[in-house]
Amino acid sequence: MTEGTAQRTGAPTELGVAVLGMGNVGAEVVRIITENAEDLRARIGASLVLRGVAVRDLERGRGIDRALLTDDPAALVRRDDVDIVIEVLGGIEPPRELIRTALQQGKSVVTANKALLAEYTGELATAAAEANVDLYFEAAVAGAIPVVRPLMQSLAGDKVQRVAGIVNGTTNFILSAMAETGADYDEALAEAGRLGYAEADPTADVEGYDAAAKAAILASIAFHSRVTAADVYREGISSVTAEDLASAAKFDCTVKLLSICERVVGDDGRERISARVYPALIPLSHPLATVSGAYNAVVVEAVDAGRLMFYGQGAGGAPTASAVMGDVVMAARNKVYSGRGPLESTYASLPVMPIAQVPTRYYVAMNVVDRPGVLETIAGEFAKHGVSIAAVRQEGGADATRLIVITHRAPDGALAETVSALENMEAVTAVSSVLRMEGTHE
Ligand SMILES: NC(=O)C1=CN([C@@H]2O[C@H](COP(=O)(O)OP(=O)(O)OC[C@H]3O[C@@H](n4cnc5c(N)ncnc54)[C@H](O)[C@@H]3O)[C@@H](O)[C@H]2O)C=CC1
Ligand SMILES: N[C@@H](CC=O)C(=O)O
Ligand code: NA
Repeated sequence: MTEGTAQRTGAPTELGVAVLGMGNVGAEVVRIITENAEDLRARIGASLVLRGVAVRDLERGRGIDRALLTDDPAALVRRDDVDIVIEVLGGIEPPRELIRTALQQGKSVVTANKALLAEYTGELATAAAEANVDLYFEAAVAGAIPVVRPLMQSLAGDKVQRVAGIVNGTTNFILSAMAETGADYDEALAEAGRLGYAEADPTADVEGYDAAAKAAILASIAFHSRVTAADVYREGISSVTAEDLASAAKFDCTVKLLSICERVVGDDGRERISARVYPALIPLSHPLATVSGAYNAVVVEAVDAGRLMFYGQGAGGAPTASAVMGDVVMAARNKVYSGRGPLESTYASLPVMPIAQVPTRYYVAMNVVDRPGVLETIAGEFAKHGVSIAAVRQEGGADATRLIVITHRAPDGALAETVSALENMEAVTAVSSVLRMEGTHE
């Protein structure tokens, strides 16, 4: 069957599209709608017609018909001839209000806004369900990489156990540059901004908020529960140093900002969700270790499917616009053929496990006084907290010694208490770095 030939009687021959925001992503969305118009029409069975583009500055030249530009996104969303709204503004308000209005008025919405979804998917999905329209957000997690749709649709008959990986392009770009070329942290961050990877406020990237928002979205979908950003334990990369990367290399490891969502069984035998984001050492032999630059990768483990890996460009205007446009085609086809995409699924309602109970491994770097017996005293502190040591490396200095300890797996709370105790020991002059270690089974 040729796409578009089975159109129902009375189906629209054109669909009005409003684009909210013409930044890194919005500009590429507009370009694709314009350049690929013929192919999109054939795939959808109706033409996509750009009704307007909401921008802040009407005077700035943007290479499109100026009559399409408006600085009133609310009026654009309400237009009767708009069927699909693409929100690529970023931030919570006004996108939340604009999307809710669009949905209530029977328009389908495609958004790349993870910060918004990690907080308000519930209310927006309800508005979409009530109006029988679509809310699609593939671009919100890992840019171009199809991961939302595989989890929501392809794996809908399986039981997902774990979704873990690198879902922030900016931090991966910075860490890769620091590890591979010894680049300076601030320079690498500025370059990520220039390349269109970083958020408008890059604190969201470097402090892990963006990755945590994505983890909340992934955990909600994978485990059929509602997980918000506040449920995700979060640490960013701003305290990762060149020294950490160098000593990780000595353990045949590198450092990556990981987002980990998994089912864990509590002491009471009940299943819970652990959702967490932190920089961690992973072995150089681990598949995620070779993911560099703004590339992302997500590893999904499901009971029957086994292990699946998704890899590709996680940030940048064109890659993200590709994911947006995939959703636009889905939403448009649904308008033409009277279909609709999957509804939000939260029936399992699994609770979230606090980080203190989650088993993790630590890498602790500290400066210790150079004196006989210090190593034993420090090892004793780990033992006191029930934490066993997997490896120790001692690096000498004139009057101080740098000691690096890698532990076996223990409840995160016990590891954190051990670090607090170390900080108060007379033999330890400073705990200079605490990272977790993942990708091993010890
Ligand atoms: N850049 C990337 O690699 C990715 C971005 N995203 C998400 O896509 C969205 C857009 O990101 P970017 O295009 O990178 O951001 P951007 O900052 O480059 O673009 C946003 C544009 O919206 C405009 N804008 C903001 N508020 C407005 C308002 N009230 N009225 C009119 N215009 C307004 C800004 O002036 C700006 O031009 C964000 O939610 C972001 O998190 C998602 C995946 C990847
Ligand atoms: N700032 C984000 C953009 C994509 O989601 C990132 O760096 O990954
Ligand atoms: Na994606």
